[in-house]
Amino acid sequence: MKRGRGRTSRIRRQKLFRSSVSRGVNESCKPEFIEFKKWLKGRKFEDTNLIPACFPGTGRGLMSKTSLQEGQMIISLPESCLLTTDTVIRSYLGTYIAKCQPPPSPLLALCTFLVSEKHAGDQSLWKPYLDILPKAYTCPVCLEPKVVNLFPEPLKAKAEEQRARVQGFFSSSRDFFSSLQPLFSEAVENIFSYSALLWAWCTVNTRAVYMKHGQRKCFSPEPDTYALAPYLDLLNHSPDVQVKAAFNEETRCYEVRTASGCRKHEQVFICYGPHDNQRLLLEYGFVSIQNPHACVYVSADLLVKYLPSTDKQMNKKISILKDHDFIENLTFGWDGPSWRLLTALKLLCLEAEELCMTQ
Ligand SMILES: C[S@@+](CC[C@H](N)C(=O)[O-])C[C@H]1O[C@@H](n2cnc3c(N)ncnc32)[C@H](O)[C@@H]1O
Repeated sequence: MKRGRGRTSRIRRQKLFRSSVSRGVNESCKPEFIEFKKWLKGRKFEDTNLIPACFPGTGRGLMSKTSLQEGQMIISLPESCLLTTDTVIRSYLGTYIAKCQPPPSPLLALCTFLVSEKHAGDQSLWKPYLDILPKAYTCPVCLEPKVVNLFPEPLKAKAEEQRARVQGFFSSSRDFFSSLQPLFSEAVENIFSYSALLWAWCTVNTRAVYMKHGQRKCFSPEPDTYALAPYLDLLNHSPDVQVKAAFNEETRCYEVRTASGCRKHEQVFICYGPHDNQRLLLEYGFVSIQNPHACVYVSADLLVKYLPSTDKQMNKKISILKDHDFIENLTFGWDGPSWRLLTALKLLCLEAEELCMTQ
């Protein structure tokens, strides 16, 4: 067929290209989604706007069935679908949490519930939701050390910090897990293994939405701000969209409204925050191409390497930066060096007399 050169052909070609890039493959007929939909319906949630689909580039997400207007509600998820610390307290774990000294954190309570329910298999009331959760994650804490070693230095340091944090979380939770032994016929060490807790930690950290709960005595004082929101947590991130998302106390639903419209059969995105790619990788295990918040992190070692080695005040300057929390998060963005990086550089470039005057 002769390739058209006119305006109409060009627009048609652009449309075809756009839809082949952004159009997803409908996944709603997969058995796990059929069960999940029934489960949501049983909890009073039925969606008319969106369907699960797999998209090139971003993987599984939600596709619009109709065009969505600016300001339109995209999801209104009833409280009965949310998994929060309230769910955990009301469950068989509640009495064990109340007895536990020192009290577990809200995050530990949620992770314990996820691991325990996963272990319960067919017996779990949450099975249809658990079945659609990822089996594995790509956050740096899940990557092999030889992969983490390939990261740029500042990211590598953060990834190692994250690994140490999760390992500390696991070892400090062992006594709590032991206290749960009466609930299980199998040894708790086998159920609440490091890999099981890591899976639950990544589930909460990559998928939970923000929902503030008041402080309760049965938990340690860390903020209780997580809610797992089944279905809503299938929405992928785009830095270019704006949404309003919050729990509505009147309707008792977690509601998401889009501030940007969306065409029929396109992927519906939400924005997880104005995050650069380092933060997206650390917190969610992916990076966003064409991210307007993308930046390059510059380590203090790199800065020092390119400053005069004869500067006798260098160690003093570095310790001033450390004391004032100016040694990390020094970045170059699309607009050039950040204010933090410029400030750190100004201090590092001061002459000896100027440095004295600043103190
Ligand atoms: C809240 S879940 C979104 C649904 C998820 N894609 C799924 O299949 O369950 C967040 C996770 O989705 C993936 N994700 C979200 N936005 C993405 C994007 N723009 N590109 C690639 N992966 C993305 C990341 O793995 C992230 O940890």
